[in-house]
Amino acid sequence: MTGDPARPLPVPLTLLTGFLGAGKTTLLNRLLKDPALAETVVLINEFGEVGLDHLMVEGVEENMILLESGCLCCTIRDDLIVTLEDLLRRRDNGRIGAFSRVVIETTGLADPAPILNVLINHPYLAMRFRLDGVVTLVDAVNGMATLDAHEEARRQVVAADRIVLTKTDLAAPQDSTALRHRLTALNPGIDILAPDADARELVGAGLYDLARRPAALRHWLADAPSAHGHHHHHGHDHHGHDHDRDHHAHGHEGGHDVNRHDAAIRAFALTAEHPIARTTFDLFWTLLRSIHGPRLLRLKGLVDIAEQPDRPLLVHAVQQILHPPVELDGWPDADHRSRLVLIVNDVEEETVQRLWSAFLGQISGETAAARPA
Ligand SMILES: Nc1nc2c(ncn2[C@@H]2O[C@H](COP(=O)(O)OP(=O)(O)OP(=O)(O)O)[C@@H](O)[C@H]2O)c(=O)[nH]1
Repeated sequence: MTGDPARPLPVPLTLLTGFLGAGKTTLLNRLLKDPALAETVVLINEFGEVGLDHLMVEGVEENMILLESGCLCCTIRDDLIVTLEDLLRRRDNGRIGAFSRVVIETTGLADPAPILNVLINHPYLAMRFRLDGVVTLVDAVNGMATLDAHEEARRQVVAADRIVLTKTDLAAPQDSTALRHRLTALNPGIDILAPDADARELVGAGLYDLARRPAALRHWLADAPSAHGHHHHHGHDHHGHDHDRDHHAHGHEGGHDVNRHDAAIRAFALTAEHPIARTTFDLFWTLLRSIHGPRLLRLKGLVDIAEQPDRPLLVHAVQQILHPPVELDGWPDADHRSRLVLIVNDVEEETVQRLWSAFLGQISGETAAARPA
């Protein structure tokens, strides 16, 4: 920690994680408006080919970098290493302005262990970046069921040095209390904060101290792919477009069991070239949820509503929560087509695509409705 120009001070880095739809982007948007986070570079990792998250983070276009989507075990790890190295190179030779902090928003399906392994153990990156916090968001409505069903969600909680409990406004108080107990059992002594906590409490509160985290985390880190070597046993194409399915085909190689999600969880997008009447969209949305229920882990999208072409509808659903749709003041980018991203557990994409086409009037409704499951 000297002023030696040959040894620049490490850049503080925060990992923002939490299961699908827990409220990461919402929190990030608030934090980025805070002066404490001025000059922040945001790295966003999205699951699935058609991401929308980067459109929903406001006002930092020039300082936002998308990490390649796909399976976390290796794609993101390698991509993260390259991205962070490149970021430093560009800063060191003046191609981008100074930045004082990096925030990585992971996908909701991320196992934090391989990412932490890079940040803590990579010989070069661990010197140039200083991990100052792992902030995990847990949604008070879905949290308990999510922790029961998803190992990744439990790992996110165990890895945290701060937890933010979101959506307590939608949950029964006794459910939030039970969830708090569960979180504390998984990660004893953890600070559980509200989503409106001060930015400084959430980011930049010190140095992430692995020794103070549950012992399980250190075991996972020891098992996670190494921070510097490339591992060869998967052999799938990191630049292809079908990582999740690819990984499914390969099974659980490598002895780490954290890629389980790939077996049944997948992401796909629905798009439409033409505007949709509001009632048609509402019917589709309702029917989709009634057919597939809890197997729809996450739905989000921008919809071009015929009656209001300049005011796209932003829609969100997270497992059992249907968030109220929001009319935006304008489109976030030049693409004005309707785009919905779905992350589903054990739902056939084709069934959903057919239903969508039926609602768009592209095939007969009867054909689609006859084969709902
Ligand atoms: N009522 C309520 N809604 C919230 C809260 N936090 C987030 N939301 C809503 O939850 C939905 C999902 O929020 P996001 O911020 O997109 O969640 P995310 O974790 O970034 O989602 P993924 O990136 O898909 O995993 C949105 O409709 C938010 O408005 C909260 O504390 N209370």
